[in-house]
Amino acid sequence: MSEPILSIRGLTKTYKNGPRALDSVDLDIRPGEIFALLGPNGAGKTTLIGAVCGLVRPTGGTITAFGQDLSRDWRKARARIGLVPQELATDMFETVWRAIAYSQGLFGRPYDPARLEEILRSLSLWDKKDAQIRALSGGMKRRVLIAKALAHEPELLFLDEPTAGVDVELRKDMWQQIAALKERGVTIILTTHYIEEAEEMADRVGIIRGGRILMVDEKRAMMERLGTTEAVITLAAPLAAIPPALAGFPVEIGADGMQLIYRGGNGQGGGRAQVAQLTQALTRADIAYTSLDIHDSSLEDIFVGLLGEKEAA
Ligand SMILES: Nc1ncnc2c1ncn2[C@@H]1O[C@H](COP(=O)(O)OP(=O)(O)OP(=O)(O)O)[C@@H](O)[C@H]1O
Repeated sequence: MSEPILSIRGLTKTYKNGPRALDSVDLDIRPGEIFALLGPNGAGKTTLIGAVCGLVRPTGGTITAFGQDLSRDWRKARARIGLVPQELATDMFETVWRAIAYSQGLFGRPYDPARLEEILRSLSLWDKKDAQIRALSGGMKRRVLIAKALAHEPELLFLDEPTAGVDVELRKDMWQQIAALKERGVTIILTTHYIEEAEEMADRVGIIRGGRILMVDEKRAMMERLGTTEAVITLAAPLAAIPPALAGFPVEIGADGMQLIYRGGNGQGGGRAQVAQLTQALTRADIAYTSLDIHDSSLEDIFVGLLGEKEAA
């Protein structure tokens, strides 16, 4: 496997008079991936991003980006990192064009109007280039944030809640923009409250709570490993009890005997394969059915379940 583009070891942050926002976090980010960091409010997501981007001074631990220790050679590595923050911290009276031209120069890139034009067009902001930022809608302001982050051509891009509070259409649009960046080889780390966003976009998912990383895995593997499957089989004729042929399957009878409800694969995956075995067992036992509805739990179900479990622990 290639070297991680970002490697975090033992990262700790305790705010003055505040909580321990990060507690010995270890994390490796692979080049070219989209990594989604999921966690409830106050989990430490923004602090983690801030530590990498030089906005938060860590209490302990190391951050290596592009093979360079950030505490030693911060500026060189920082120039290759982009940040789309949650809030617009830019002069509201500035025009869109001037704001992104400023960002381009911030890390030593030469002024390149052709590149700026390309960025603005790709984000449908070209018409607004001379508008003052304060006059833009909330969604357009978010696009300006992305344009600013892209202006210095980062290889590693952080998006902190990129679609919080934007409408569904704009959210889909932003997902496309993010996918296009990945196509161009940009490595992306996004934090999100919308689990659907992680489900749609991420290659890997990390779950953070109370400043600790609870789990990091390939999204698909996580869904497979922790997911559950539910199947509702509608029968041609009612059953009074579970027939012996189905003993051993996690099924119960519903809808006055007209349905068999399967819930399985708990935490081990394989639910769908077991449903296939169940239907074969039905056929062998001459039990006719008219429909089969099968549903796998989403990343959201997994996330909520996992946090609930840790809460109880
Ligand atoms: N500047 C600060 N001074 C003191 N405490 C802080 C500061 N910034 C964050 N915190 C605290 O550190 C913890 C982690 O906050 P952080 O903003 O990193 O969480 P988050 O996961 O980004 O949350 P959200 O999803 O709400 O944005 C919280 O308890 C928060 O109150």
